[in-house]
Amino acid sequence: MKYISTRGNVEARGFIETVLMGLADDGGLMIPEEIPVVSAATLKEWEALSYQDLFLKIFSYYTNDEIPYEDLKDMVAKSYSSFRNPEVTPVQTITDKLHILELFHGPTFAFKDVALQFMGELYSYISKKQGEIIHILGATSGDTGAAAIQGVRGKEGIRICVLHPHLKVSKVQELQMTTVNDANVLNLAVKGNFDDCQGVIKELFGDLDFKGKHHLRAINSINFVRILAQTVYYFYAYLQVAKQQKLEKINFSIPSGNFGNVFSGYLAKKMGLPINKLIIATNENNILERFIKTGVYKSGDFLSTHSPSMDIQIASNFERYLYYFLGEDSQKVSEYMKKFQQEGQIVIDAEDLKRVQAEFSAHGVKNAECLEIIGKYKAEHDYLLDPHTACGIAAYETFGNDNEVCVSFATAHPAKFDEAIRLIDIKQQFPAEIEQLLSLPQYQTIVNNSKEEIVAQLEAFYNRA
Ligand SMILES: Cc1ncc(COP(=O)(O)O)c(C=O)c1O
Ligand SMILES: N[C@@H](CCOP(=O)(O)O)C(=O)O
Repeated sequence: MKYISTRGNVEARGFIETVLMGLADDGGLMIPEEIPVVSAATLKEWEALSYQDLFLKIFSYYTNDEIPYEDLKDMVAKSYSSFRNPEVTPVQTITDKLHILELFHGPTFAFKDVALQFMGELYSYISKKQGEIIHILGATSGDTGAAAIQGVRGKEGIRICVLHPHLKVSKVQELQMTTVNDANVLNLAVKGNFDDCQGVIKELFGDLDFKGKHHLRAINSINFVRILAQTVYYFYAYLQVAKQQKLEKINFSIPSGNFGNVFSGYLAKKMGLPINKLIIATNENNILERFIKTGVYKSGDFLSTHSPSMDIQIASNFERYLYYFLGEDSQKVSEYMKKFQQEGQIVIDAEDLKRVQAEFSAHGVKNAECLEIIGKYKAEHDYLLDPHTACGIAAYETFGNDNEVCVSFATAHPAKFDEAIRLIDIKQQFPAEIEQLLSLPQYQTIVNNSKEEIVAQLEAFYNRA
């Protein structure tokens, strides 16, 4: 398996080189040259597998034996040994039509742990085996940063700098990142929003001299391995539900921001998983909803909502979808992305929009609806949703019908977002791991939304002896 860029100007690479490259050197995103297809018979055989074994089966299509099987197995075992549930991502059945896939049983209580625990192991492996210098640079709206820091803290040969929007993440998210005082961790709190943070890191990854000089590596979903690791739980969820009930096709409802999680589902579908609709749930930052409904991809004004991790206006992985939507024509992708940069929008015609709508539905959830759904599920099912998960459920309720089975993703634990939960007078007990953060000192450097200031901080950090 080789990997290529959505923009077509990078020579095809192997798996490890693709991981190290992160953002493609031509500014695009790396994708597999060909997507392997899993037969229905193989899928049936996979029903009996544990999460870890399923992960190994799926990754074996993609790693080209660049990592010996026993080494990969060891990494996978270590990655998921830190999860509080032996199933890693257990399915909770709410009704025979609605299942919730709980993705928050990892160390930082959000779905990002599923991929980032593995990525931490993988980077550590590559650093030791190949003597690679791993200087991670990431942007976060709260969860990726916390999970990435947990994934690599204290690991030899790795340094990590994470940019988060100052005071625009939840208190628990901030504490999870900034109470870490390890020498290999730098937290920059940027006076701006997530799009600003992501914009700066994309610019720095795009500066090939800077990227090469500092050995910059990515942990965001711009890195294909993040996407692939997230694909595993689509298969896992389907297989768990298929064991319980007769299933032909399944829908997934996905709280969305950067489009990484949805794209993982799109990849799973292309690999042969019988997915009917991918339901995109956004909050009031609804660029994706507007695209699915109108065919216009154009960012709007940034809004702070009850689901801050989804406060994203420019959905990074949209470019990966665009590549397939445009018939795998990288020249066209480059033209569309150039247009987006210059004119601020991409517009598709009515015929093309029908193709999009055949695969996706979308619902933008307003703050009031989000809280209403949290209250409703607590009262009716005694299940406490976090505000991101609530967006997914609200979208399911909008599109669900009696003939279709849906798995809705629980992307975070409610304790991470108590600010919203408190608004509807629900008192929750924090898990001990979160409770103990409340009394710890914090370490972060507040910077202006200025590339120069951020670069100065990075130079000092990566050059430190
Ligand atoms: C809790 C939570 N839910 C949903 C999302 C959206 O996922 P994606 O960015 O992959 O669309 C995020 C952030 O990415 C998140 O942290
Ligand atoms: N919501 C994310 C934003 C970054 O997304 P990623 O999937 O590209 O890492 C976060 O929590 O940081």
